[in-house]
Amino acid sequence: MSNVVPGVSPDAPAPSAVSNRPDVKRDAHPFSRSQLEGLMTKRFFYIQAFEIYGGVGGLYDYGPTGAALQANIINQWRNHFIIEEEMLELDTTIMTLADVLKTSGHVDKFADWMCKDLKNGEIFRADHLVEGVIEARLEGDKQARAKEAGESIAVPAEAAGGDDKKSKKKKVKSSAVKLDDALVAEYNSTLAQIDNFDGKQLGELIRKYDIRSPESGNEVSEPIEFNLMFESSIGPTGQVKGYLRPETAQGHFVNFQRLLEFNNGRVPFASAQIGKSFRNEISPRAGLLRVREFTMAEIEHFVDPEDKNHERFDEVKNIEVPLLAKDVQESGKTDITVKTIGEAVSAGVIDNQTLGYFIGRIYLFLVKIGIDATRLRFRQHMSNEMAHYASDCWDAEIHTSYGWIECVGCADRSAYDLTVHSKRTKKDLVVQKAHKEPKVYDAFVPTIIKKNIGPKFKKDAKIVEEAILEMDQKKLAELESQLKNGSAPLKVCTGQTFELTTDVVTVEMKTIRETVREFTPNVIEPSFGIGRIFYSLLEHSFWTRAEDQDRGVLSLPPLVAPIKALIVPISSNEKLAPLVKQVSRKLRSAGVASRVDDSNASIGRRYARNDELGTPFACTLDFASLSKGTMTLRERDSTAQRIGPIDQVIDVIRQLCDASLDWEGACKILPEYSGQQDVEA
Ligand SMILES: Nc1ncnc2c1ncn2[C@@H]1O[C@H](COP(=O)(O)OP(=O)(O)OP(=O)(O)O)[C@@H](O)[C@H]1O
Repeated sequence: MSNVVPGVSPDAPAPSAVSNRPDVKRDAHPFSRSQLEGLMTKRFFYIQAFEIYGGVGGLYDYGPTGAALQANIINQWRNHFIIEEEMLELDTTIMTLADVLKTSGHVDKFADWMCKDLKNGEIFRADHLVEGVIEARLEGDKQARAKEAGESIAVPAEAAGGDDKKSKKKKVKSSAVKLDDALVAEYNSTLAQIDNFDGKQLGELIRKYDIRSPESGNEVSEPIEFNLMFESSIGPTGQVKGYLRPETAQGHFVNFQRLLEFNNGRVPFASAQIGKSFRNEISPRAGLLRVREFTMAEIEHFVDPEDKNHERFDEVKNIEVPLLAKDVQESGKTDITVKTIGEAVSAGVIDNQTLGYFIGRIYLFLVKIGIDATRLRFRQHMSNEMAHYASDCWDAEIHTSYGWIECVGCADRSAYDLTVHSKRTKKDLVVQKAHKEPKVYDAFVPTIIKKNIGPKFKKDAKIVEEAILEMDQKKLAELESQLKNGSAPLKVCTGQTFELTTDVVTVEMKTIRETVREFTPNVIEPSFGIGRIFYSLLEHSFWTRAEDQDRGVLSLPPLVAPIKALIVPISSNEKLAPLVKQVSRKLRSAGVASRVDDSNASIGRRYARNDELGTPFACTLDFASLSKGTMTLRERDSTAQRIGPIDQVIDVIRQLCDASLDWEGACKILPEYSGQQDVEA
């Protein structure tokens, strides 16, 4: 199946986790970000770090509910990937040797483009500035056209981004100015390719469209590069330089040899790591979406470059995923095509089976933890956006009130990382694979005459030898014919040229009988930002009831909800206390995280407080519980109540929490609660 659907507009009303449940009465108002943020603070999900000192941009602390939710997401991640796929888990250091990050290219290239307000010195991330200003102009154009047509002008709701429309950029106010049609088309095409521009091109756009500092109206400087890594030194001498890692990936690569040995020398295999990473973002905004310290969960799947098929591909090939391919974006569009993963790989839209397999697994994971599948897409990197060594890269983007947000990157990094670390350390980071049948073929083979090469090239002998050994067949053929004519020039990595003669090297055509193939594995890397997934999940789960619009409900799936069940004694009568303890103990031994709320607040208030915390179930104990051994079970989203014997209700909750039963199924087991209860004795 393959059909085209338009990209979700940022103005579309945000559906919530309960939008297609007829038994749930939700408020008709659009999503309110400020209400969700208020709830996050009030219920201490997360808060800006060092709040009592005034806070620091891009740093956040998670409170008890947020920490539990994050831990549950990570737990699901661990089950879904590490356990399910038998991955090798690592826990490598955060403080990273500068040499490692120099080799990986981060010291030279891990940078964003920034520009400065030429008068007041305010700093902007260049691509976000261009994007923000253009979007504001397009919004102004929309308003002017609506006015001209006599239509009422829709005030952008928070669902459309509200006061800080996209995670990535500075707030820019729009004014109703009509633009030329051709300019509108040009602007839209620029936006579709915004991730594709380098510093020079961003500078050109700034000048071409007269983009200025949004608040002051001042001109801005040419974009310059700003490295995002936090620098440090290891030990007291200051001589060993280090950085806080900007990703966990390098920890996998520097341990590749040991991992391979652990896996009995065989590929494919995957290592996985969950841990903190640090990026000194130019302008952290939009809460958890762009921060300076965040948890990543990364997989490095090592695979034979000649065989990127995946043995479990059949399990995902029929999953339909919304794809935004690079050629669509490069033509200035954002249309999404829905294809099965099998179709996308066969058509070459997704480069190979392993990459397709992980796209499918990422999709299943995100939907399982509660991300709305209709607000999820996979966007392919455009040519300039992709690292030069990568052969294909797809981002899982989730739609939020800030627009589409990259939450997971899934890249085929080819053999780049292992090759550069191997070159730098002179360690063989390769796999040896036995051929089924020995391979016999003719090839040019160089022989280095050790006793002559040293005296001839002295301190440069090693570089010359390495350069000869790195030659491919084409270069060796050329060398052989040049040597026949007397001598051959050899250019080495330092830029120097040396004269080779047959007293230092000879080249002969030989018959090779190869029993083993040696290769550097390619790496497919799914890289998850847990904070971005966490925040998107909160937005997708948040809604308010038709009858109480001031209080929010978080419809977190039981699988990840911080607390699964609330135990509510109907009154503070001490006769209920032993039963409360007993139910609490039973839930604990069934593996269900629960809390008791025996406060004096009305039962309705106690339920509402827990709706805000995302607790999916409440167990209410009344006097019938004492006399008949029954307990009522309230479901958060519908507020429906069912009743049954205590042990049966606990068993139903256990099944609801491990997703082996849904609420519909629970209703078939437990009858409806009639509202009658024994009066207080
Ligand atoms: N500053 C950040 N704050 C929170 N999460 C982040 C941040 N930077 C990256 N991530 C997360 O880490 C994942 C992998 O990192 P990657 O290097 O691919 O991101 P990126 O392409 O640099 O992101 P962006 O373009 O948004 O800066 C991202 O998909 C995202 O979920």
